[in-house]
Amino acid sequence: MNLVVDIGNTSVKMAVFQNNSLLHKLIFPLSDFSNNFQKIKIQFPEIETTILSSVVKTISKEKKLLQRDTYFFELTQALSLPFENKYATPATLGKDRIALVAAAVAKFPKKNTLVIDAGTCVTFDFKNDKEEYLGGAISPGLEMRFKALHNFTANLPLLKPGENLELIGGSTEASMTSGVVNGLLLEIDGTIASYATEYEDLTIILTGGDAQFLSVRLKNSIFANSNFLLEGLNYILEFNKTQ
Ligand SMILES: Nc1ncnc2c1ncn2[C@@H]1O[C@H](COP(=O)(O)OP(=O)(O)O)[C@@H](O)[C@H]1O
Ligand SMILES: CC(C)(COP(=O)(O)O)[C@@H](O)C(=O)NCCC(=O)O
Repeated sequence: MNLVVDIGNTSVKMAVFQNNSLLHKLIFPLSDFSNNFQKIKIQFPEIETTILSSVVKTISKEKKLLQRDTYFFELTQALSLPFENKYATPATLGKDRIALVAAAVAKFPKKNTLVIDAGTCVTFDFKNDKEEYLGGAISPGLEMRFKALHNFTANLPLLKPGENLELIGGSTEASMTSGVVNGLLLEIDGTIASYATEYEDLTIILTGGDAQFLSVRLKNSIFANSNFLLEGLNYILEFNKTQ
């Protein structure tokens, strides 16, 4: 059994895989890491191997826990990857983005694939039909956009995305929601359209904490898979175990 751990800027995702099937998944803040790790170990004593992907800086405590109790892999450039990385600055490429591209290779081999991860940030990652990773884009996430409007102005409240979405916002709240939510939807639809003009037969996948909220509101009908990154991590783990 494998334990895969994705530490993002908002939350930790932890999942147990057996024979490439996801058996169990937890999402929690980094401060609850130790509790959740102990719980999952008790529930799944068969866990032998762990892989960790992190995009946050201070995780030495969490790493020690995983290293102490399991055969431990950390996603770094030293691991073998199932694609050719053409990013000009591979050393600074987010580990989460590496896992997303690995998932794209596993699920859509030899297909031009655009992965959109709507988490703390919205990332776009593209791999072509030759399994080359070319890069993509990094943009503020949904919550970050609302926080930015509040934090960098004197008068704007802190909002969360709600059900009501107008094009012509008729109040402060509706105007902010229109700007943030419609703005992000248009950005995603527009980015997809730009990739689609350059790459025929484009496969698109949407994942991350805001994937469900966005997918039902997008013009493009995109398959949303909230486990895509975890599946990519498990694929990298299996790929490296057998090397
Ligand atoms: N219950 C929730 N708690 C925190 N964030 C949430 C929740 N529901 C939706 N979100 C959204 O999900 C985003 C975080 O997504 P996630 O994929 O966990 O990010 P990351 O991988 O960067 O940690 C937040 O920025 C927020 O917009
Ligand atoms: C862009 C990110 C902050 C996204 O993090 P997330 O929203 O998933 O928490 C992360 O992938 C990162 O720190 N990247 C480093 C820069 C790069 O990928 O080029």
